[in-house]
Amino acid sequence: MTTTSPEAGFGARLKAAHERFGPACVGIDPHRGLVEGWGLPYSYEGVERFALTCVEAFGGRVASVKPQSAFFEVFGSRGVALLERVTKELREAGTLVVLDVKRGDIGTTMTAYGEAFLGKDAPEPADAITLSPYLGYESLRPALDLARDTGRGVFVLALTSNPEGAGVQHASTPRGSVAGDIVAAATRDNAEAAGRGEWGHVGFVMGATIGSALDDLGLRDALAASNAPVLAPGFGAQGGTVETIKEVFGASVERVIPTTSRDVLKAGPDGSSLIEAVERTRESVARLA
Ligand SMILES: O=c1ccn([C@@H]2O[C@H](COP(=O)(O)O)[C@@H](O)[C@H]2O)c(=O)[nH]1
Repeated sequence: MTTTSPEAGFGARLKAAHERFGPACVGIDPHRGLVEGWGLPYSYEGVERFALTCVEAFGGRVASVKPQSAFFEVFGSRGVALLERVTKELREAGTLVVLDVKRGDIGTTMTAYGEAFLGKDAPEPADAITLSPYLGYESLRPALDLARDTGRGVFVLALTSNPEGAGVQHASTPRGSVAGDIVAAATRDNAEAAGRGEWGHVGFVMGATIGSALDDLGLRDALAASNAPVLAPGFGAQGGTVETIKEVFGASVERVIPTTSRDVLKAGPDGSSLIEAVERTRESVARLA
């Protein structure tokens, strides 16, 4: 089962998935506390059981799933192979995979990161990955262009959900703010898709917890004009709610993808409890779409 034709760009595929399933994204974050909380050993075998139970519960039930790469990388090559299996099985179930890898480096290295996760010959490509623009937005260019050319997407860290992020992201630049410069650059990259009436392939990570940052930085209109999907972590365990998401994003809320990990994952290990938690999350955010 696929949500749209593989030829469609990421923005079009994401929008179609939202129309079908609603905006909720669920994370797969097998960290020690959760894995042990499920009564599993914190070992490769425990994490494998945890992750595959999530695939079974989430696949085909939400528009997108966000595996957190770090929790798989802990287990070395076996963990990476497991992440590839998770990616493959979710995509086969018709669920978009947003791989949270937060890569960012100089151009030559970005080419390799792009090929690793978004390229047509990538071992197990994701539908989108998270990128860090803090070596400069343009340093991401190889991955940005590869995503566009392969019909995949990226989510660039703009206003992250953690309190420490503001010190860097709110900082002033000659044009306004660091976050504002990122929004402006991504808007240029999304212009072609906007012309086709599609969401762009360059999205932002903006936390559900950022409060009045968009107003403080004068970015509300810029975000509305960006045509960018917005991945919003911080929903659930970090305190973000449906109400705060509405308030934070205002007119841009229709492009917001609230993503939650612990709030759903704590319902395991029972598969049906996990599915109920996914359905509750889907219903709670349905009003945003
Ligand atoms: O600004 C950011 C960017 C990414 N994350 C990631 O999202 C999940 C959040 O997990 P919860 O359990 O729902 O808090 C996790 O993988 C983070 O690395 C983020 O929280 N904030």
